[in-house]
Amino acid sequence: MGIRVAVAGASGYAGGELLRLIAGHPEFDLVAATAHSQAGSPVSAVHPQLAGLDLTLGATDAETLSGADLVFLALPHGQSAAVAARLAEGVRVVDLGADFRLESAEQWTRYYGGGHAGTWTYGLPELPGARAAIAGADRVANTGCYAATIILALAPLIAAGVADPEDVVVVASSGTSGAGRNAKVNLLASEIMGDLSPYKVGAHQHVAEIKQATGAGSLSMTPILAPMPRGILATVTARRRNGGDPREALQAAYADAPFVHVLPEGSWPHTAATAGSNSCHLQATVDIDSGRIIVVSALDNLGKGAAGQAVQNANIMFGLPETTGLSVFGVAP
Ligand SMILES: NC(=O)C1=CN([C@@H]2O[C@H](COP(=O)(O)OP(=O)(O)OC[C@H]3O[C@@H](n4cnc5c(N)ncnc54)[C@H](OP(=O)(O)O)[C@@H]3O)[C@@H](O)[C@H]2O)C=CC1
Ligand SMILES: CC(=O)N[C@@H](CCC(=O)OP(=O)(O)O)C(=O)O
Repeated sequence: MGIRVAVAGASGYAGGELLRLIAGHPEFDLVAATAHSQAGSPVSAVHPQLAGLDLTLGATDAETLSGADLVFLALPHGQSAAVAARLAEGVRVVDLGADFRLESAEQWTRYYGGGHAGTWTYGLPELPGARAAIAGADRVANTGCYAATIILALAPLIAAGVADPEDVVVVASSGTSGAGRNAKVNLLASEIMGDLSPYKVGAHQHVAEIKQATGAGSLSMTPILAPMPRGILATVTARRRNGGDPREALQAAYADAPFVHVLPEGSWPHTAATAGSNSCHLQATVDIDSGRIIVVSALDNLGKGAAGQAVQNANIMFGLPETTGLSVFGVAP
């Protein structure tokens, strides 16, 4: 028996991708998968892509999750704290939700409302010092999907003094799975196909997380819903500082990062190239007119933006090579 793993919220999009990755992981054995309204359904009835995975969704309670060494929580915001509190000490937990990402209770209330549950180790291994912190943690808060895309593009530029942290502008498009399977927004195919629509303009909840992780002081973000199932493409621009080279700063930061690729000069990221992988693709230049830095970043919101990142964090928590069970390469076309 390897590491015994349970997934809470397994009927959702992030949960389904976790099940797929766990099924192919050489050290993880899936012992339980839970749901809420769909508890009692076979996994393959809820996730047709997982036909052959012979397991029934249980209720999300301490009893169902009790046999696991590692629990992934893929629950709606506000649900993780109560479930985590009922897990035995020593059980490793990776929360894919937002509940434990922010250090500031004030920022939590501003963007999510209600009481702040607390702060866990932030699970973005590519940040300086993060691998050691994750390796020593029992509880890790996975990043938001836009947050991972944007932090990977921006953090090295601010750290290297190449980008002005007080002047950052982001426009980012996401596929519809980012909104979850029980999305409150209207995702009727007849309405989203052939359409690009901005939403949460000037008030996206990931801004607090991005500022916390990068040191950005002022950041404007405009999210756009794109008619595709998976993928995020973020264009991050910032005022350039000290004549620094943004591409060199990214290359230096990610020289040893197996999942972050600074593309060859002249190649720009495509979301489709990252689908099904745990990779993030980056490219950078300096605008020939404004002189601003431009970084384009792409990843799979369910991969490096959620389930893949969660498995990468869990690998580090258990002392495994961080790439175990994860694909560097996408499945395009
Ligand atoms: N989708 C994405 O790209 C990303 C998602 N995340 C985060 O991951 C988490 C899951 O997201 P996602 O998979 O998209 O969401 P989904 O809406 O697709 O799935 C939500 C899951 O939570 C269960 N659930 C719903 N209500 C409750 C409740 N009251 N108590 C316990 N379980 C409940 C659902 O069960 P049932 O279906 O049986 O009702 C389902 O299994 C969220 O916190 C989200 O923010 C993070 C990064 C990216
Ligand atoms: C397309 C779409 O609606 N995307 C969601 C992404 C949320 C997410 O996945 O991140 P959290 O875990 O922080 O909720 C949004 O923009 O709110």
